[in-house]
This record gives sequence, C-alpha cells and structure tokens, in this order.
Amino acid sequence: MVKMVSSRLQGRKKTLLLCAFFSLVSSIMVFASSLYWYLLDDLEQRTDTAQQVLDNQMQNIFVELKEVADQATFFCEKDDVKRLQKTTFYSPIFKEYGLFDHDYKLFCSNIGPIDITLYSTVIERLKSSQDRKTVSLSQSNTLSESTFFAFYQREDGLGVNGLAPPRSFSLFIDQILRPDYHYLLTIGKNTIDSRRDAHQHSASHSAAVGVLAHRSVTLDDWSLTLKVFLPTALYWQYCLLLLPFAIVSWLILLVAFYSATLLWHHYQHSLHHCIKRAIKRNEMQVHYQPIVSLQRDKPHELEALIRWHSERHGQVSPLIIVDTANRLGLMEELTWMVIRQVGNFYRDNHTVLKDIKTAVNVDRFSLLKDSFTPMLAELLNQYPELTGRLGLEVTETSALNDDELPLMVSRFEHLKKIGVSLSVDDFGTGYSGLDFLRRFPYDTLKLDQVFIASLKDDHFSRQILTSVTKLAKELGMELIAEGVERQDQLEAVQMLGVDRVQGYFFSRPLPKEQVVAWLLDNTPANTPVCR
Ligand SMILES: Nc1nc2c(ncn2[C@@H]2O[C@H](COP(=O)(O)O[C@H]3[C@@H](O)[C@H](n4cnc5c(=O)[nH]c(N)nc54)O[C@@H]3COP(=O)(O)O)[C@@H](O)[C@H]2O)c(=O)[nH]1
Repeated sequence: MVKMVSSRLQGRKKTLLLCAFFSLVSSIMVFASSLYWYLLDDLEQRTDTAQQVLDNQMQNIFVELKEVADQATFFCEKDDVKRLQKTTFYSPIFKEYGLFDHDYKLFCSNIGPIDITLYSTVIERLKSSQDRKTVSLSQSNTLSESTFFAFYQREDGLGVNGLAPPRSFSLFIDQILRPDYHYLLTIGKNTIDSRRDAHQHSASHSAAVGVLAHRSVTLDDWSLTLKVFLPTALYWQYCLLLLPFAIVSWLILLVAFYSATLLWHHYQHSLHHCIKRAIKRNEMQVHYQPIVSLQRDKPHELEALIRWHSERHGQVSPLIIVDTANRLGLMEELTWMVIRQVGNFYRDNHTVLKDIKTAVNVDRFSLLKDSFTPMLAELLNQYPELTGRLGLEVTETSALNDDELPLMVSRFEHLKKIGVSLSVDDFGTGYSGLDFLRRFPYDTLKLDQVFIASLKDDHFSRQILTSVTKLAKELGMELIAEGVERQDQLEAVQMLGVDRVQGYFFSRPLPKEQVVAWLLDNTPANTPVCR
C-alpha cells in the first residue's frame, strides 16, 4: 500500500515536473516571440509615422523657402538683407538664409553680401531635380560643424538656401523614435546618427551594433533615407519589465498543462476509453455457453458471449461493454472481433466442433448497414470452417420502421444464402407480435428467460409460450428456451416442446478450453435429458 502511494506520488511529482518544464519552455517561447513581434510591429508603425512626419516637414520647409524666394531679388540691398533676417527670426527651423544666382553663387545672406559657390554635388542634384529642390548635410562656414541645407531655385535662376542645425531638423522624428529606437537619417551623401547626437558621418558606417531588427524607408522626392534600428537592449529591457507577467502566464500554463495531463490520464483510464481500446486491440475474450439439444440425434450448439477483465476496472459486464460499444459506434467492430475469435476457436478445435454450430449476438443496427454482409462474407472466406456453422442471434427486429423492414428481410435472405443461420433473440421482451414471426425467415426462436422463470407459476406466460411454440413449429423454426436454471424449469420447457435448452442448469458460459472439455463429456448420447 505504502509502495503504491509512494509510487503514485512519484508519478505525480514526475508529471508535475514535466508540466513545469513544458509550461516553462512554452511560456518562454510564447513570451519571447510575442515580445519580438510586438516590438517589430511597433518599429514598423513608428517608422511609418516618422516617414510621414519627415515628409510633412520637408513640404513645410520648401513652402517656407518658396515664400522667401518669391520675395527675393538678384541684389543684396539693405531691404533684401533685412527681409532675410526677419524670415530667419521667425523660422522654426532655419538659422540662416542665403540667396544664389544662375551660376549657383551665393551672393547674399541674412548677415549681408557674401561670395560662396555651392558644392558641385548640390548643383548637380538641383539641376537634375524636377522642381529644383534638394537638401544636403554638410559643413557650414557659419553654423555648427554639421549643417542641414535646403535649396530651392526659382525658374528665373534665383535660388534660396536655408541652413539649420541637424538637431532642429531631426527633432520631430526624435520625438517619435527615441529613446527606444535609434536611427540613421541619410540626407544626400551624409548621415545623421541619432546615437551620436547629430554627428555627421559616412552613410556606409553601420549602426547595427546590438541590433535585433531594422526598417528602412526612403523619401525619394527629397533624397532622404531613414533607417530605424530596434536595439537588442530594448528587447531585454522589456523582458525585465514584463517578467512578472511572464511568471504569471507561466503559472497559468502550468496549471493548464497539469489539468490537461490529469484529464488525459483520467480519460485514458476511463471505462469508455478502456473498452474502446480493448475492442480496437482485440483484447477481449469470448466464452461459450452450451445450448443443449433435447434430441439425441441433434448435436448441441454454443452461444458466443463476450467477456473482458480489465486491469483497472476488473471484470466488466457484457451489458456495459455492449452499451458502451453502442454509444461509441463500435458495435460492428465488436461483432467482427467475436466472429474472428470464434473462427480461430473452430480452426484450433476442428474435430470437436465439426458438427457444432455457434451463435453470435448481433444488433439490428449493424445488420442494417450496407457494409455488414460484404464484411461477413469476407470473414467467412477467411474462416471457411465457419461456413454452415455460424448463426446470428438478432435482438428483436420488431422496432423497425417501414423503410427498414424490407431491407432487413432482404438482408436475412442474403445471409441465409451464404450459409448463416438466424435466430430471434429474447423473443417476447419487445413489441413483437406473432405476426412478426411470419415476416422474417428465422431458423430459430429463443424464448426469453423472463418467461421461463415464471413459466411454472404464471398461467399467462404459459399461455403465451404455448401459442408462440405452436406458431414457431408451424413455421418450421427451432425453439430454444434460455435461462433454464432448475430441474422444474427444464421439465416445464420440455412439456412445452422446445428443441433446445440453454441455462445455468447445464452450464454457465465457459472459456474455450473448458467448453471443449464440456462438449467431449456431454455428447447428446450421454446427456440424460436427450430423448
Ligand atoms: N451484441 C452482443 N451482445 C452480447 C455479446 N456478448 C454478450 N452479449 C449480450 O450481453 C447481454 C449479457 O450477456 P451475458 O452476461 O453474457 O449473459 C448471457 C448469459 O450468461 C445469460 N444466461 C444464460 N443462461 C442463464 C441462466 O440460466 N440464468 C441467468 N440469469 N442468465 C443466463 O444470458 C445472457 C445470454 O443472453 P442472450 O444473448 O439473450 O442469449 C446479453 O443480452 C447478451 O446478448 C456480444 O458478443 N455481442
């Protein structure tokens, strides 16, 4: 007992450990991948927003430049300088404005007249751009080391450029992307790196140190490229932040896994499942109950009855097996299993069973199926020793509807043609009238044991059985009385004129070895009741 309990506990501990392991692995996987996908999605969304903001910002910049260009002249007089100074003062981005001419020479700025020629790369880009707009990131003589430039040229050749520190340009995208993500914003040939606080460096320089994923967008109209990086550190930061939730979800999964294992364990050991498995694996046995002939010249017969001892549930009643098989839709499989075992029984004991017929129980629903007769014919081919020796005991067929009745009659005729005899089981327990007997080509009629039990004392039972017996004889059917347990019952059914008797009075259902011994000891010739 102690051993059993401790082994159970051991088993439980093992299950719990396994569940803990699997739930931990699954929660880590679910947690890690969900966080990854969440951050990836966030990276995508924020990059899209940053792209839109950049686009808007560029549009605003050029609206501003265009306004300046509209008011500018090819001179650099006091008023022109003043106008540039005023615009610079009110500009949210630009810290300096300049004017250039057809030769791309800067001739005026908000500080006063100047004389600087634009970079050739800028000139090229301006010339090749459709609407004479471009931007660049390069050194400025007057602003910080790295400066953002925007250029716009009117159709008549007059151009305006605005200078801004990259910070004021990237401020808006900083608000969207930082501090979680870092980015490289390439303007023309140079790049702003958000981690270096707007230091200019070559675009080829990789920012992908400790990066989990990245996303790039290009604003073709402005020759801008934004590359946003998801740092691995951010991932770990979130991991730590969400750790309590991860632990809770692990515990939930642990409970779910453990309950599922218990349920599965319970199901595996449930009677239903065990019966199903035993039928599928052919693990049940068949016992045989003699059906004793009351005539010396006729051999005894046998009825095959299912028996099963389950390791977990002990001896299981055939009524439960049949009921469960019915619910699980396994009745046909049960019947085929019994017939196969009967076939093997005949194969192993062909001498003793040469003249013996064996009846197998079959329910009417299985019989009605189209697959039934072909499958039975196949089994008879596999076990030719059963031909002419196999009988089917069909539980009352009176509950059939108008469509099923003709189908069942044709089924019976077919079965008889392939050498299978038929008997009506438990006659009298259902709604069967005597008329029912006329419809079906039965060979044998089995009188139900409830009538036999009350035959001696119950006048009504005696009357019913007398008329049933008379009709069965007229129709050429054999009569079997089942459930005969005592001498007086035997005498009563003998008086009635039955052909065979089945019951504990002679023998209980026996395992195959014992029934062979019984048949050898009890031939009709040495059975005292046989006439
Ligand atoms: N479709 C299938 N049904 C089957 C199969 N095997 C059995 N069954 C049906 O289960 C019911 C119970 O069967 P079982 O417990 O085996 O009982 C049989 C006999 O043991 C019992 N019997 C026989 N003689 C006596 C007796 O003197 N007294 C007494 N109290 N019982 C006795 O009767 C049962 C046989 O009945 P029947 O089939 O009507 O001839 C039962 O309904 C079986 O049909 C199977 O493989 N398939």
